[in-house]
Amino acid sequence: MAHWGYMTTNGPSTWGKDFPIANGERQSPIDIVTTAAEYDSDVLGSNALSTNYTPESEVKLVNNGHSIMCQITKKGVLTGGPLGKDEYRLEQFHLHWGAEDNRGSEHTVDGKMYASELHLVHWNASKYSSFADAVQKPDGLAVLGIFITPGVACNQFKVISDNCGKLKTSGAEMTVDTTLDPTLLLPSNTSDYWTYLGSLTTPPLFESVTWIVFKEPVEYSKEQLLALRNLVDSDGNHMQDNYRPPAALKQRKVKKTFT
Ligand SMILES: COCCCN1C=C(N)c2cc(S(N)(=O)=O)sc2S1(=O)=O
Ligand SMILES: [Zn+2]
Repeated sequence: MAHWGYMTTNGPSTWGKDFPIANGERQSPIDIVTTAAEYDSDVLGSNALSTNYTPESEVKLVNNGHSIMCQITKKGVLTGGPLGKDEYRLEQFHLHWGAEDNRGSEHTVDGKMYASELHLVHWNASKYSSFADAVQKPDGLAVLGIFITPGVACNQFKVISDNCGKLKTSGAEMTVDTTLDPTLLLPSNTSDYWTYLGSLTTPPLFESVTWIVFKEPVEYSKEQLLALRNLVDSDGNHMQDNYRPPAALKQRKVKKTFT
C-alpha cells in the first residue's frame, strides 16, 4: 500500500481506497457554518469546559512524516462541556498548515481557512484503559482545535518552532529539556467554541473524536510558520499543505457555546 500523504497521488481524495470510512457518516474536518450552529445552553452551559494541564518538564518532538508532533508525558486532563463528567487525558499535540498564509487549517469557518490549526489530542481515561483502547471508540477521543493566524510570536510554541531545523527529516525525534505548559497554547477565550462528533482527520480516520474548535484564533509569527513549512515529509518533499479539506456534514448538528 502506497503510504498515504497529501500529494495528488496519495492525498485525501485517494484515502477512501485503503480507508473506506473516509466516506463515513461522521468524518472530519468540516466547514463550520456559523448561522447553522445551534446554541445549546443546558448541555454546554451547565459545566464549562475545563483543562487541568501540568507543565511538561521535558518534551519529545517527533517528525512523523506528515506533521510535527509533541508527545505529552504528564497527565493533563480535559473535562466538562460536551464531555460531561468524563476525564480525557492529553496524549499529544500536532499541527496542520499551508504553503502560504491563506490556507492550512482543516476546519473552516463559513469557508474561511486559517494559516494553520493546532490539535491537542486527548483520550477518555474515565472509560478506557489506554489511548490505543480508546482510539477506535465512538466516545474515545476529544481533540481541541485551535486556529492559527500570522501575527506576534507565540512564546510557548517557541520550543517547537526553534527545533524544527533539527527535526527536518521524517522519523527525526528529539527530547528537549524545557517547561511547556499546554494551557498557554490555548486562546485566551476558551468559553466560545463549536463542538460536534467527528473523526481523525488522517488515516485511519477512526470516527472516535468529539471535536471542540475554539472561535478565537491564536497568533504565531511569520518565522514560526516558516519553520513548519521547512520540515520535510516522508516523501522527501517540504511538509506543506498537510490538511484534509472539509468532509460532508451529513446528519450532524454543530453546537456552539456562544450567541
Ligand atoms: C492506532 O493509532 C491510530 C492513530 C493514532 N493517531 C494518529 C493520527 N494520525 C492522528 C490524527 C489526529 S487529528 N488530525 O484528527 O487530530 S489524532 C491522531 S492519533 O490518534 O494520535
Ligand atoms: Zn490533526
